[in-house]
Amino acid sequence: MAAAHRWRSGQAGCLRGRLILFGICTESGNFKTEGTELLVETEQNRKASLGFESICVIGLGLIGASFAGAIKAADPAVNVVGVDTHEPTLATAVEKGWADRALLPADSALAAYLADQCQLVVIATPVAAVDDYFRLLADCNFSGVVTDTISTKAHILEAAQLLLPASCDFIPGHPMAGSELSGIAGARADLFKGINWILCPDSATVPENFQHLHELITGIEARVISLPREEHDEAVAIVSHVPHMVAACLMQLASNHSDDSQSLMRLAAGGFKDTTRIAAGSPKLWCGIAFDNAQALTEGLEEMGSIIRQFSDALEAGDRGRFTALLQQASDARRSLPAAWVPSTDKLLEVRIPMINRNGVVAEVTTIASAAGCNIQSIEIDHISEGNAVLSLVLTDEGNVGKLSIDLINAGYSVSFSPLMVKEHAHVE
Ligand SMILES: NC(=O)C1=CN([C@@H]2O[C@H](COP(=O)(O)OP(=O)(O)OC[C@H]3O[C@@H](n4cnc5c(N)ncnc54)[C@H](O)[C@@H]3O)[C@@H](O)[C@H]2O)C=CC1
Ligand SMILES: O=C(O)C(=O)Cc1ccc(O)cc1
Repeated sequence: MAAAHRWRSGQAGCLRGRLILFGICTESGNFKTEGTELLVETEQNRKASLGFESICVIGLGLIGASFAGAIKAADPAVNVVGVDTHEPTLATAVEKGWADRALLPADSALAAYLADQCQLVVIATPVAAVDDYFRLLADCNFSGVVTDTISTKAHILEAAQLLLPASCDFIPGHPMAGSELSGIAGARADLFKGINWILCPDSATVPENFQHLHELITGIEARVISLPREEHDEAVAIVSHVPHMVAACLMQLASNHSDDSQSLMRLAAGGFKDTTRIAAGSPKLWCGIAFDNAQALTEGLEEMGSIIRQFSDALEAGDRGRFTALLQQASDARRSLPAAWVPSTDKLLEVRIPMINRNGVVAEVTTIASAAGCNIQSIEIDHISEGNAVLSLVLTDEGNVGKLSIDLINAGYSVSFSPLMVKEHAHVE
């Protein structure tokens, strides 16, 4: 019954997710499952198919242009306005069909658009540009959702606190994907397919806004991981920022030993290339990232230095056992990295959680789910009566559902789990 209600209510992001999982969308826009034909409420779904109808992407470089392109590829009807300081970039974005309109930051049309039409602002510039846009959003009394793609959260969180008006809902974001390329020339509309996209909701996040942003990100086929915003920078220092600096060190080392004819570099095999690809990234961008995450990065680099010393100490001591153990630890850890998961279409689980008299349920629950390794395919909020709603999550067959259940109960939630059957989706009144 609940499922049937949701089809009618036109929660199209969820619908879209399920179209991919369960059925075939025919050319006429109808959805077929097991002989039953579901009439898709085209206009209603089109309006909200990616959670937002009108999106402003600020910074049309590698990440911003790829995001704009991904949105247009997923739903060309979503209105995308791009903003950049580089005029040829603006022209390219429009030429490629990744932005309907492209504006310079000082264009008065931008302020008008933000004030009247825009529902979501995505900041995809280097961190140094953030303050100006937060001031502009404040000047326009922007009252929509603001997110970002910036690799560090220290500065942007401080700036949001100081500069953003209370009418905005700021939900920090960070796609854990990219490349060593820079600018719109390196952008690809499929860059985010299958990748993890961090979102950092908190107790002030409006549940429906998070739901819409989740729809947008899953709509471009990325997977959302919720992470407390105060944990973000330390976590990414270990898996992204220290590795970048280590790749830069490897290239420094090789360059120090290479002559003009590059004869040493020609000996480099695949392993060297794999471990150093990211070192080709923009020094300016990475310097900004490093200085915005200086403390965690310094600690990570010091730890890295002591790990390197463990190898050289074992060598110096002639301790083969210790040396092998260090390599074994690394090899085991690398082999147990999670492989790309192909979710099973017949093993979905619905989790229903009452949201009565408690702020921050969406942030808390999605963070608990992400920490248990569970992947939330879709989110819905069923409003039962005023002030009384149920949060309903559809999980794919990943992660530790036992841990999820225990952690939710320990956090004081009353939770019900039920397997979601394909047949349920064919039931529409
Ligand atoms: N490069 C990567 O692999 C990843 C980068 N990020 C983050 O995403 C953000 C963007 O990075 P990229 O796209 O790689 O950089 P990029 O250098 O490719 O693009 C940045 C774009 O922002 C524009 N820009 C600079 N200042 C501006 C301003 N004041 N107003 C409007 N536009 C401005 C530039 O002209 C350029 O088009 C950064 O904060 C970065 O930390 C996040 C994930 C991956
Ligand atoms: O190119 C790669 O493999 C990356 O790891 C890209 C990347 C760069 C910066 C980020 O904040 C996140 C991801």
